[in-house]
Amino acid sequence: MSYPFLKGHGTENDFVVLPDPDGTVHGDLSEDRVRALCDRRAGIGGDGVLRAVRRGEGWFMDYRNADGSVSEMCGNGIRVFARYLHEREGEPFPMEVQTRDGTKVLDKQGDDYTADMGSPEVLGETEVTVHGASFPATHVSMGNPHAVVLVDNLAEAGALHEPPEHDDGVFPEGVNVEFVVRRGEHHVAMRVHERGSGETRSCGTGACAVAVVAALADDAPRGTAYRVDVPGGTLSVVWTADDRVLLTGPAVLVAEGLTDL
Ligand SMILES: N[C@@H](CCC[C@H](N)C(=O)O)C(=O)O
Repeated sequence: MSYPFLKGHGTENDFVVLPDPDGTVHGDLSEDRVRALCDRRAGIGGDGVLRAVRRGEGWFMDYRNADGSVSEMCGNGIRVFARYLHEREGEPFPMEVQTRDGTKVLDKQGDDYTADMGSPEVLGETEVTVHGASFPATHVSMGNPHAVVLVDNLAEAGALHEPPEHDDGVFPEGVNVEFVVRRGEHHVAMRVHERGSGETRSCGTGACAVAVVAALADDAPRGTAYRVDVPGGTLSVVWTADDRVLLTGPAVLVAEGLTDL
């Protein structure tokens, strides 16, 4: 049995989109099927899957990591999801998308898409360890868990083939880890090891967590725009006076077809 799919990315954080309006096609989306779809050699390839399910008057983004695990939110994925809904399902902007982290509002200006990611939670200091070296980190929740590590050089983290070690008491469900350097005023660059997907070219929720930590360290006024460079491009993050984090960046659809995976 073949099913429609699309392939897209946001700053090269890439996804398989599975249209499933009435929830019957992929209602049984198993971890094995997600892994098969995301496999870069035997499948379509992706850092995750975005299943599009109608819910009430709107749409639910059922996000899965490449290893089949579920996450609450995906900041790059939700922009790709919004573009898919606009171009293929006729949804107008601004639009609401339901996620496991509540309803998010998305808008479009030119080629850029902005997601209102809601309020960040800064939950204290912790530590992560890579290749035997420990780094102080700030625990930030953007609906999903992040550990933000400020470093002098992005190479300090070395190869990120394995998940950084973390405190299971702080992150019982695992954690996304961002390594960040300063590039200039309100300008940072990051690498990320994503829970469930490994090192990726970008992470939208990670960029938000990083901008929040940088803004706190800088004592920057709310509303300051941070440029966050990722290996796959550039994102912009604004933490507003009313405690919303606005994530802006591209969303690209590159292919569509049928799969029997
Ligand atoms: N790439 C995403 C985050 C995807 C979920 C993450 N790996 C997790 O498990 O929380 C983004 O752009 O935010």
